[in-house]
Amino acid sequence: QAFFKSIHSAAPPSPTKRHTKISVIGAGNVGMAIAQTILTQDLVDELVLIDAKPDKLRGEMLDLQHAAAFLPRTKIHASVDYAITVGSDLCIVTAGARQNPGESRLNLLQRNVALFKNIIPPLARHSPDTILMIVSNPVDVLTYISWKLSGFPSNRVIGAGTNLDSSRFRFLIADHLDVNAQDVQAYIVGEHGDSSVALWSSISIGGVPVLSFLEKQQIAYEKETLENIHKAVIESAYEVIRLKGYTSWAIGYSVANLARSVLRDQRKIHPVSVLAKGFYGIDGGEVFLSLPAQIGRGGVMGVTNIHLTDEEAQRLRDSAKTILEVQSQLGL
Ligand SMILES: O=C1N[C@](c2ccsc2)(c2cccc(Nc3ccc(F)cc3)n2)CC(O)=C1Sc1ccccc1Cl
Repeated sequence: QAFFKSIHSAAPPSPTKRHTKISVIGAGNVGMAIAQTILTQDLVDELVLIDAKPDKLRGEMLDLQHAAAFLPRTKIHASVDYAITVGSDLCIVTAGARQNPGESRLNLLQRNVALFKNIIPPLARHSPDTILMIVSNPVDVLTYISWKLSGFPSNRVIGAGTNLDSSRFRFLIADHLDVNAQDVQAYIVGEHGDSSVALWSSISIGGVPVLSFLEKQQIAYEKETLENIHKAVIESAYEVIRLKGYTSWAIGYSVANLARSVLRDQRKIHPVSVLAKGFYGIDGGEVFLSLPAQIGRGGVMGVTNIHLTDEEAQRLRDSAKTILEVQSQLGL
């Protein structure tokens, strides 16, 4: 007989809350760290995993399902068939060819473009209203590729961009000043990775601009102290790769934080890769670069016109030029 006896004969309440769903494409170290963090943060009713390797995929699904007794209830499904992504509120793409030793970035990019031609169209077909969030590298170019392949409006195609760079930057500043990283507001913008741009004037601790914070705290600083922290952001990425071979936890938390802003319509401001054409004199073509953007249920709700020094704006324009040259060689 029924497992539970109902205590009254009334019809079950009609489900008022819409069923929410996130699909994660790529069940590698990054994809699984994102999936695990989404589960612990109770962000959705349903989590779907897609990968090309059926055994690895089923293994990860089962392993996550077995944690159900310790997690908020979330349906977890996995398949090599994109049909199960139907109706996703958010599709997070972490799939990507691994860079072979000595492989040029352009060659890696061309392999990833070929992969994306098989990933993005089916996602867009099964979830025509979804938000696409691209994590795979090189993230700025692959976000542009995804925008082109999906045919979506640019506000619904977001690259993880310098969100991870900025979270490492905030950690290092907080560690240097012995404050909580959540009280450090600091943005790294532009091209993700080696050529990113740290915005000094935007740094504030508990609302106090860093330059006056340092003076008040009599913490001796020179401009290169802040430059050194930006350099440490880049070096730490290489150090993690050298020591453990990949990155997972920081990217996992940073992308799950972006997912929360979308699913919970937080309208929080994150440095993410957006269509940057028209900002700061970037007008050589359609290019995605990270700028502080307001993220909500509709994707990019707006881009802040944060103050940039002439040098910072010039570095963004230089990155845009480099990326446009790479994109022109892709024949899309
Ligand atoms: O933390 C990372 N790890 C990666 C990584 C993860 C697994 S294998 C390599 C990393 C680390 C170091 C360099 C690097 N370069 C790279 C450039 C273009 C590509 F298409 C792929 C990788 N990538 C991928 C990546 O983007 C990051 S963030 C990062 C990278 C370089 C400088 C600053 C930051 Cl904040």
